[in-house]
Amino acid sequence: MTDREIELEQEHVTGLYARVDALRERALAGSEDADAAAVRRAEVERLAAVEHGLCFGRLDMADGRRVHIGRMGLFEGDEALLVDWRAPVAKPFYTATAAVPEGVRRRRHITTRGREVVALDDELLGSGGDGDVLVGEAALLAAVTAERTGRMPDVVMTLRAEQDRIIRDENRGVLVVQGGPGTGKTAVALHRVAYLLYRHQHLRGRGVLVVGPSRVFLEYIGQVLPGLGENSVVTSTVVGLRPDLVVDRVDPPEVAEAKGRIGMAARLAAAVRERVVVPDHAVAVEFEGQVLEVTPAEWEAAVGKGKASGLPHNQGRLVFEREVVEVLAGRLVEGMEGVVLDDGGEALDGGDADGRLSAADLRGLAAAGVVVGEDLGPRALLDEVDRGLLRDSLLADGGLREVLEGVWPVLSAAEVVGGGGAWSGDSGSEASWSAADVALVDEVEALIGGGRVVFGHVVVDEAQELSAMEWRMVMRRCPSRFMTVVGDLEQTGSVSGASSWGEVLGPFVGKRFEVAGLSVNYRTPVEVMEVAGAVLAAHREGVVVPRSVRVGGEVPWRVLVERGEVVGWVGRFDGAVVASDGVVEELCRGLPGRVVLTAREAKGLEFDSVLVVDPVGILGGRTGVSDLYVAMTRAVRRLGVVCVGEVPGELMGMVEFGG
Ligand SMILES: Nc1ncnc2c1ncn2[C@@H]1O[C@H](COP(=O)(O)OP(=O)(O)OP(=O)(O)O)[C@@H](O)[C@H]1O
Repeated sequence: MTDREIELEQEHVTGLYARVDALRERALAGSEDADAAAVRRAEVERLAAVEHGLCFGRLDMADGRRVHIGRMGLFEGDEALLVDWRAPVAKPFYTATAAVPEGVRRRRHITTRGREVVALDDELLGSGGDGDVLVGEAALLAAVTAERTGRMPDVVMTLRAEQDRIIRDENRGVLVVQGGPGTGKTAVALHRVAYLLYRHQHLRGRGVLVVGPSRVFLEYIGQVLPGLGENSVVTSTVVGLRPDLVVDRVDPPEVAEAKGRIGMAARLAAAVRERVVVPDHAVAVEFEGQVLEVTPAEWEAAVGKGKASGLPHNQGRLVFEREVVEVLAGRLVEGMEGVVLDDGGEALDGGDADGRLSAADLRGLAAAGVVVGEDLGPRALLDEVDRGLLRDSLLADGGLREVLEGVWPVLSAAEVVGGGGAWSGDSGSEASWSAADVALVDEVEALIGGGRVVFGHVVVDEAQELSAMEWRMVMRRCPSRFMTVVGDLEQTGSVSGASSWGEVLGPFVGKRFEVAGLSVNYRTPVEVMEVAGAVLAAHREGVVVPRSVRVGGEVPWRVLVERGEVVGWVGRFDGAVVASDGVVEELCRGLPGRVVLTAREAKGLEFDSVLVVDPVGILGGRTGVSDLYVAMTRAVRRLGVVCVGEVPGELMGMVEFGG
């Protein structure tokens, strides 16, 4: 690439940054109105976030047009100085090939450091070549071999065609992104969110939620969307969707699994239903010195009305209590009318054939100043207003409320899940929950009518980990079922996790979901993939691991040590440690300041160097094979395995340390 070309590109890029600076000045100079100030602050933040790599590409079209592509659109009047990567014109930047050039003559990757253009990388497509050398994949290789910073980078500069297709997929239902480790599933899902927010402006108002497996993971991916100019996406773990619940207990695996099963939904529904008990005898209610009776048939009818309303339990209770109050109010009115009759000894003028007064009669009497009953005082009217007042005072009556509570209690989710203990075998207290309890409490909350925030689009990452009950919890927050579900069934590490997408999604969307596959691994070098793949292959037939773009990493090694030597051995090497449950605490204590994780905690993360410790222990867990596969595929560059006491058969093929 000639220096002159870089100079010309620099001129354009300098002009773009000047434009961004002008926009920032304008945002800073707005009015002092509080709402407007918040909008301006967000705009300033957005402009700061797109600073790095603002412009990263250029398309020279066969028809002579030239389009610069970057993190946001920038205009001078009608002229687009920079086109947002999400705009339709930018699409060929990711998908054009020599075979199908999509009208592109030249695709240029522009590398900047700060505001300075440092490299250009051109590919000539179609027939319009001008003799420049083809460099092609350089930008991608630079990106995948770059030193990791501990935060996931965005990959908007080097998205691959198979990834771009998923990002721009127009499916408005559930889109499943399935792919092996390191294929960019997480990256793709996050870029898809940015794309959807750009394409479907209404989503900005409805909100987008990204659900991930752990707080560490959410922290790790936290910079991707802001870097793409999107600051308003909510990220959470499943448990974090209920910040009101304190999770401080750990269930044994078999208990967690039982709590996650779909059968829990029916059991919880039954538990709520069974809290409504129709009395099989007449119940006396005292009100203002009178004893009123509600018969079993009347209870039955009132409960029936409550249930037939189809409302959640606590709202249904309102229908039920209205019905009971209606019965009692009727009874009271009857009594009052009886008083009028008794006073006269016989039916007064204008009464009905059965001796009762019509409403019109009563109004007439009231107008004439007739007193209806002594303890109710002078009655002007016994019309709807009076009945209404009567109903209200019945509803507010402590005695009656107690009776109603006995038949159809107002429930709290905590009391239903924590109090019963039927599902967990323990007696749980309201203030202390396990992770698996959270989905149960949320389920009951839905049954009894608690409110929840819903979103216009929901991304579920590491989706193979969710239990059936957790899926219900997530689905409740996405009534539109507009979702991106990301996962790898080979990596299922939760005892309640998924074994088939149809099984997982069927109950919510039937067959109406699409699966898109990713096949190329951008993280793990070939050498690591080979030994990790052998672990899977030893247990599952026909396993295909993704093809790695990176070759020439260091050869992964294994070493056999005694139990007592583990901490010492691990201490000799750099890198993140992924260890079995059996040794993880000892390593944490023995190696302060080191990253030490279980396989479950390492989900979705990556590190330049990884040491897997105690593979036999990891394999011994309930999802051991997947766990070991996940642990080994976290490595970007180097992998070492420290075997404790024994080398598992699955790793026999690995090279011995120093050998
Ligand atoms: N097109 C790309 N260009 C450059 N880097 C990429 C590209 N796609 C993915 N990567 C990088 O590959 C690594 C793996 O991506 P990501 O974490 O999204 O994979 P994943 O499929 O979610 O992995 P896993 O299932 O193992 O957690 C990341 O460092 C990501 O930045």
